[in-house]
Amino acid sequence: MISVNNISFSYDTVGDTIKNISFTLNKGELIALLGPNGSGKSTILKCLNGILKPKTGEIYIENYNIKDLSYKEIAKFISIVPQEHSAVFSYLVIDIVAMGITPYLSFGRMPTTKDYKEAYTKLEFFNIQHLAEKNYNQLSGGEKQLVLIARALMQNTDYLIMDEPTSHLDFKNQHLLMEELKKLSENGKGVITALHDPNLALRFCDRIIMVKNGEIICSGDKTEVMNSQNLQILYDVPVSMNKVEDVSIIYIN
Ligand SMILES: Nc1ncnc2c1ncn2[C@@H]1O[C@H](COP(=O)(O)OP(=O)(O)OP(=O)(O)O)[C@@H](O)[C@H]1O
Repeated sequence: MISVNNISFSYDTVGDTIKNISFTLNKGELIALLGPNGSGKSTILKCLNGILKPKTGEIYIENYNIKDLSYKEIAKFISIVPQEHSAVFSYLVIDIVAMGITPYLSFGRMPTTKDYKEAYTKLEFFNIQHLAEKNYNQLSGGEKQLVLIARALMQNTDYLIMDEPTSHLDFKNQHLLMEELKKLSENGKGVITALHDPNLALRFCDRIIMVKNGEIICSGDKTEVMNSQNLQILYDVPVSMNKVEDVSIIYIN
């Protein structure tokens, strides 16, 4: 379990960017983090994988305080798909994906031929194997996103953190990715993902955390918290929820 206990963080001295954030992420569940632009979702996720250090509060991964773990140790528990990423050097796509196993390699060791085969199957899953030998920095936004997701799957950790992984993906790939995240959670992984589309959260996720102005305004099972009233408060717009052929659809009035 990852346990977030009352954390606050600030980028500067003027007020807290996130305040009193508490929740748990269990293996076997898929959580959606919903909230308006700038509400603090990425900041929460960056605290969760050790990139940012909370000003107050504690984060435990299993029974380890995150403060006591190195980046390499954290990477054995958690893989992350960031919102944006540019490789500083020009790596091939297949190398970027194979690098997913780096936390398991001893110093100076490189991924093996078997690892590269595995990396290739990850590309095949998203039907982007034709990109294997391309320079990562020359890919489209959506292609880059798929490559980073493939790398995270290659890392094969118990927990996955995704920051708006669907933002650059086409209609089909958004669905494919959400189905894969659901499958991963059903197979025992703990997944938390920031999302901008409440419909994807409603359809695929188990639990929802709503964040506004750096605070959790409500969280719980999707059947309890995904309603037009909460979404209206979250996004400051009139929201309706209706069933179309047995599927609930959320839309702005
Ligand atoms: N490196 C930084 N330095 C200073 N302020 C920052 C930094 N990164 C983010 N912020 C500010 O912190 C607040 C929360 O940003 P964050 O990226 O966590 O929001 P978000 O909910 O992920 O937004 P979005 O949905 O637009 O990606 C915003 O007001 C943002 O301007």
